[in-house]
Amino acid sequence: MANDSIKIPAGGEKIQVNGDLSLNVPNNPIIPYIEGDGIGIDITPVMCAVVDAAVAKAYGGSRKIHWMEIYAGEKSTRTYGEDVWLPEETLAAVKDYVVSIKGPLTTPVGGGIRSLNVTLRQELDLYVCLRPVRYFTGTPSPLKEPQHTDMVIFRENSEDIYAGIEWQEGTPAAKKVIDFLRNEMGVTKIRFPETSGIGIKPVSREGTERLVRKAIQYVIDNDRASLTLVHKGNIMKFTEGAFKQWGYDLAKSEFGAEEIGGGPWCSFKNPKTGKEIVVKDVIADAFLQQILLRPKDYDVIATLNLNGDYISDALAAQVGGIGMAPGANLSDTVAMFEATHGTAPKYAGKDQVNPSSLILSAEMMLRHMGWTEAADLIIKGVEGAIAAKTVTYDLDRLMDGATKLSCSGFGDAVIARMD
Ligand SMILES: NC(=O)C1=CN([C@@H]2O[C@H](COP(=O)(O)OP(=O)(O)OC[C@H]3O[C@@H](n4cnc5c(N)ncnc54)[C@H](OP(=O)(O)O)[C@@H]3O)[C@@H](O)[C@H]2O)C=CC1
Ligand SMILES: O=C(O)CCC(=O)C(=O)O
Ligand SMILES: [Mg+2]
Repeated sequence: MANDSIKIPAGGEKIQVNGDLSLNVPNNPIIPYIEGDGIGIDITPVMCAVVDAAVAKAYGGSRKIHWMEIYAGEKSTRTYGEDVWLPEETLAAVKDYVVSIKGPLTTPVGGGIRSLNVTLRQELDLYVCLRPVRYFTGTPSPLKEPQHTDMVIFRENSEDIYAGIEWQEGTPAAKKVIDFLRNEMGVTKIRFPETSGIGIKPVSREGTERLVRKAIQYVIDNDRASLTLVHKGNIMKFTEGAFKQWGYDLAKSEFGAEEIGGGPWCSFKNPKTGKEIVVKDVIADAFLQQILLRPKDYDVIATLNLNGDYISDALAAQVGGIGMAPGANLSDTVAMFEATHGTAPKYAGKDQVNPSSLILSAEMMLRHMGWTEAADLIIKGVEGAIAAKTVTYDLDRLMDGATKLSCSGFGDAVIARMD
């Protein structure tokens, strides 16, 4: 099939990136979207309807998004041909149109294709995975005081064991790597060399610095109190341990941070407010218990790719679950918004799941575009629907006296509560 399945909507214009990396957003931007596999078919149309309603209400017709469908995953194979999971023109559109949003995409476990989500992030060098975690009043939570969970995760999105550099057990390639490690590198610790698969964990100074730089800038711009570097550097010294050290070094060299006491924690004054910003670190396993027991101590988090994956679902659970967890993948120019959760295949097509994570990802997108009035209306709508106890199954099953809505019904409730 021809490589031209994308239909450019008439009447829309591209968002452009200015020389200083700010955005030039027309009143009629074209926004590419990937519907997504599994529950993508349920949540994506609801997200578009909520965004359209918020934009119409905020700007009375003077601004309007022109949605442009682009393809990846199973829908791409149906559109472009059997083996085409991520067409070139999809990658080109995400890059050219600067701001986009996607539903979840399926990745088989074990064999099969590599993650399309990870491929998109790597191909476009979307090196920040930004996942804010906040509490909406009335949401059921396993915590006594869920309102104290208010963190923003900066997850490194391009390297780590997540880069997918690995060799399957029993293959000549795995044998070659194991032989190299044993014979040329003097490695004696591979317990079962004949039957091991091998994975490689690259973590670079550059990759760490650009992530931590963005995280600290976020702390400054958003008047937050601290940045915590989360790592397992006691065990993986030259990858996760280096991440911690490079993070502290950057805070000192670029933001003027100075050690508190004998270090390693350090602090500096926010140049915009004069308030003190603390840069600290915590080992990842301890962090996972601290966020449950002392969530108030943590604010903005910078961490490696795999830790960030685990932490974002764990933190989401504290504020209602991954049905409520939004996110963005960012480079210095391109932004692709997506929910934290996956395709939840058992619910696909049932109009049942919570669309909030994708709706709140769109809210982040509108704020990124500078359309704050529309973004505020989405927050108002979600807050209103939850406060009225009109929720989807995931929240309903943990709440007393709630009204259970379908996925699309919840979208309607959010729109109704924008008034
Ligand atoms: N960025 C992406 O596109 C991502 C893709 N994936 C992919 O998704 C597929 C499925 O992964 P899986 O591990 O099952 O994880 P999922 O996140 O898809 O689902 C796990 C569980 O989370 C709950 N859940 C997820 N989304 C929602 C929602 N919108 N509303 C309410 N509850 C929700 C459901 O819980 P319950 O059963 O309790 O109702 C669901 O069974 C895999 O192929 C995986 O690789 C995974 C993560 C991210
Ligand atoms: O790509 C995938 O299938 C999973 C990705 C994921 O879990 C995430 O990015 O949070
Ligand atoms: Mg995940």
